[in-house]
This record gives sequence, structure tokens and C-alpha cells, in this order.
Amino acid sequence: MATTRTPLMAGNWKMNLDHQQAISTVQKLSWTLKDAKHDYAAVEVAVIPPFTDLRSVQTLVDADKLELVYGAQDISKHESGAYTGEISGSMLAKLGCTYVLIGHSERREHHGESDDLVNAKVRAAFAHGLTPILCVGEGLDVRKAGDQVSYTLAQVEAALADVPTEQIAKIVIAYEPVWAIGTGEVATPEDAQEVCGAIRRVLGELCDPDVADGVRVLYGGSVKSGNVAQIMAQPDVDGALVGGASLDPEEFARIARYQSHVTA
Ligand SMILES: O=C(CO)COP(=O)(O)O
Repeated sequence: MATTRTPLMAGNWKMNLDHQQAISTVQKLSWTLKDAKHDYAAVEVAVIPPFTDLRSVQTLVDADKLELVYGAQDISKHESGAYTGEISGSMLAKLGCTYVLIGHSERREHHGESDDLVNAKVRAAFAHGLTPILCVGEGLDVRKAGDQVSYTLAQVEAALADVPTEQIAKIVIAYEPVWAIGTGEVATPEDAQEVCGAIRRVLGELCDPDVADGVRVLYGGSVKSGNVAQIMAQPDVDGALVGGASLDPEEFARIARYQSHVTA
């Protein structure tokens, strides 16, 4: 037990920043982190730009040998063929993606993504050596009813149905309560810990407690430099999936450097 989990700070840009803005944003982020002598082995930093930015980000990361990594916001469950508008896992792998977001609440809500589709996308990601960042979390009605743990665990179980233990060992799970996304309404550290801890317990039941102990569970929802340290202090929170605040490279760098402003 007592596995060391490397914290991950991932910036989900959503549908913001074109490919030129992506280059300047990644440059500013990497310069800021370099100035701060950021240790990427201690806190991993990832950006998750729109598909159209990925080639530019890849070129920059390769040319400047940047240590930050990147990923995509979605993946098709299909391999190739007549699926207009879809992007396959092999395309993302060829672009050097490390991560892919799967089942973000905005895709579940606006694109009708079901648990079955999320499960198929998790498998597609692993088939191409990509690491899924599986997004789960309850809406306000569920939270008000006090059902956040059972609701979120059901999403985790559905997404991981028939996924082998060796793959579960590599997954990242992001708990993002929908009511806290883009609202400024951040979950309390205790709220985050309650569900992140429950996710780790259910992973232990699905495969093996030792495997679950190594899986990174992130929190997402109105994370800023001013609240990240308290959230990261929770034992089962291993990083953050950051939306709005990741569009500002200096603010995102402060989030990645959360340990440098822990004062107590
Ligand atoms: O949805 C999110 C990240 O995936 C969270 O977004 P905000 O940080 O803007 O609340």
C-alpha cells in the first residue's frame, strides 16, 4: 500500500483558443514553469486543447523538448471509416497525445453521451495506448438529494465494465460535480474527498485495492490558485482538472505550483 501517486494538473481548454493562441499559451505556460524551476516529475502538467490545436502543440512540445504533456477532449469509439466529424484513437496517438478526456459532463449533457458510449470510448483509448481521464460527477438535483456518492460510483462502474485490471491500473478519474463547473461554486475539500475516496474504494472492489491505491483521482470544478491547495490536501485527491483558470497560463502555472503556496 502507501503508493505514491504523482499529482496531475490538467487544463481542459474546452472550445477556447485557436491553434495560434494555443502556441502562445503553451509557450507562456512552459516559460513560467521553467522560471519557477518546476519539477514535472513531482507534479505532472497537461493541457487538453481542442482537436484543431493538437498538431501545433505537438510541434512546439517536440521542437522545444517541453516536459508538459497534452491530450484530446474526446475520442471516437470507431476505428476509421464513414463517421463524419469523428476523430479516432490512432489519429490522437499519432499526434503524440498522452491523455484523452472521456465522458465530460458537457458531452454527456449536450451530446447525449451514454454510459455505454463512455465505456466504448474508454476501450478505444486503451486500444491505442492513450490514458483516459474519465470524467464523472453528479448534477445539482442529485447533490441536493444527497445521492452524489451512489450516482457517481454508478458512472464509474458503467464506464469500466469489462475493462481489465491492467488497464484500470492506468486510468485517471476526474470527479467533477456538474454544479461546480464554471459556476465559481467550488465543492468544499470535504465534498471532494467524500466522493474521491468512494471512487477509490469502488475501484478496489472492481479490481484490487493495491491497484486502486495507485490510480489518480482528480477533482474538477472552479479550481483556482486560491483554492487548489486545500483541495490537494485531501488524501484521495491527486490533482485537478481545470477549465476556465487553465486559459490563463500564469494562473494555471500557479495551480500546478500549488505546493509553493501552501503556507501552514
Ligand atoms: O469542467 C471543468 C474541467 O473539465 C471545470 O471547469 P471550470 O474549472 O471552468 O469550473
